[in-house]
Amino acid sequence: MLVRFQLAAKENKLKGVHWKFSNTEGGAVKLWCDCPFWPDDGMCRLRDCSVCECPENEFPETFKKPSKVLTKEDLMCQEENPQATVDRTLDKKVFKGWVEVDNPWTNDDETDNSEMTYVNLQLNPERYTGYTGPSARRIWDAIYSENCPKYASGEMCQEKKVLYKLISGLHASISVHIAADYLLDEKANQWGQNFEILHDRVLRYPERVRNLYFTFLFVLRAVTKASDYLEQAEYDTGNHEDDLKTESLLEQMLYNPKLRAACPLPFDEAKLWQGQSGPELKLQIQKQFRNISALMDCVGCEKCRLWGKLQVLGLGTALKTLFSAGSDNKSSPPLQLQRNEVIALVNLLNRLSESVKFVHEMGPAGQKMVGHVSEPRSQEPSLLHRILQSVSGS
Ligand SMILES: Cc1cc2nc3c(=O)[nH]c(=O)nc-3n(C[C@H](O)[C@H](O)[C@H](O)COP(=O)(O)OP(=O)(O)OC[C@H]3O[C@@H](n4cnc5c(N)ncnc54)[C@H](O)[C@@H]3O)c2cc1C
Repeated sequence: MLVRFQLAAKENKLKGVHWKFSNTEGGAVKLWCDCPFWPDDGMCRLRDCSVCECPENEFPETFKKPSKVLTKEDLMCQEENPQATVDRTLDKKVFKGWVEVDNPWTNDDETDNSEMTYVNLQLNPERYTGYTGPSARRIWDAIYSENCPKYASGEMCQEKKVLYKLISGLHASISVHIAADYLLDEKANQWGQNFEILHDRVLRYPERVRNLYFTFLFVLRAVTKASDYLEQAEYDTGNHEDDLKTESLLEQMLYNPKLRAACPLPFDEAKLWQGQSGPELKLQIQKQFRNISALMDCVGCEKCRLWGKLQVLGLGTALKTLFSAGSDNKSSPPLQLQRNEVIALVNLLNRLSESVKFVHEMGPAGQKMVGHVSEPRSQEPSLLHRILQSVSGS
């Protein structure tokens, strides 16, 4: 599948980038917009930091001319006054074509299709790029200090904790991918695993490991909640074989009996926003997440921005799926996703599951290699253990 993002900074004359995944992906991402908070401080140290675009002839025709995209106006009626809308559905058809509706949780205007280009994600793996120092630190500092401060130990409000845990979990996942695919010897261009980084940035903080698991389960819940939609969505790139494979893989993932049995409800979203201040709190957290999404335009390394924007859009899609659409509350609109959002969601789940797998498999070995005693097993959520075991069949 393909996703499209705006990636390019003005200097690079690259205004938009579509990302191309093997097939469950197809949409758009703005990857290189101007940072709204401070002047661009591009800090790519390595060549690996830059993104290679797909040539024009690799864009699927169906993506160039979406045939039946629903516009904002088409959905306005349902969103503004759902009671007045005649339900014309005759069956359980929940996918009604790709939509072009802005996601309230993210900063980009997803309906702006201008100057986009495609990127093949498989040619641009998420890994060590050399992006480090004050530039990278400034982004994380701005995210944590201004938009999702760590909750106080006595904080009872689950909603406030959720945002911090999601971001910390994503941050841990990014660190895991850096450690899993690290440039060990620049001269020899030798890549491999760096257990010291895995330990120093993630494993020695059990809370970060827990947050990684939390974020994985949260996104897994969004994907399972959107099962009907994802199953019915059109995965059409013009490559019939790829499209069929995508449909089959998605189905296997969505209806995996072992996964369903091990984890029937990975996260219970119904427990949130219940108090009197629920709606107000939701708007506040939505605003904070939009700010985080805007901060992705300030990431000074192209490849990190590509993956940062993709994964933040994936999280925004999970938040929208769980909290803004198709919920039991009849006033919320039915779930409608953009192609990009589906791509981002599925790829985020892939990134998180790879991180969890790496931590699960390499954690104890890595701890030993850097001379530390392993964290006791009890630190890891047993639920996750069961999921991993059931999925891997062990
Ligand atoms: C959006 C984004 C994407 C990036 N993608 C890549 C990439 O693909 N490849 C690459 O090589 N680099 C990437 N980077 C840079 C990378 O994340 C680090 O910033 C960089 O490697 C420097 O690491 P550090 O050890 O200084 O700590 P950082 O990871 O920069 O962390 C900064 C501070 O945040 C706190 N912190 C760290 N982890 C967590 C956590 N899980 N939960 C809560 N708090 C935490 C700690 O106080 C830490 O000192 C990315 C940065 C950003 C902002």
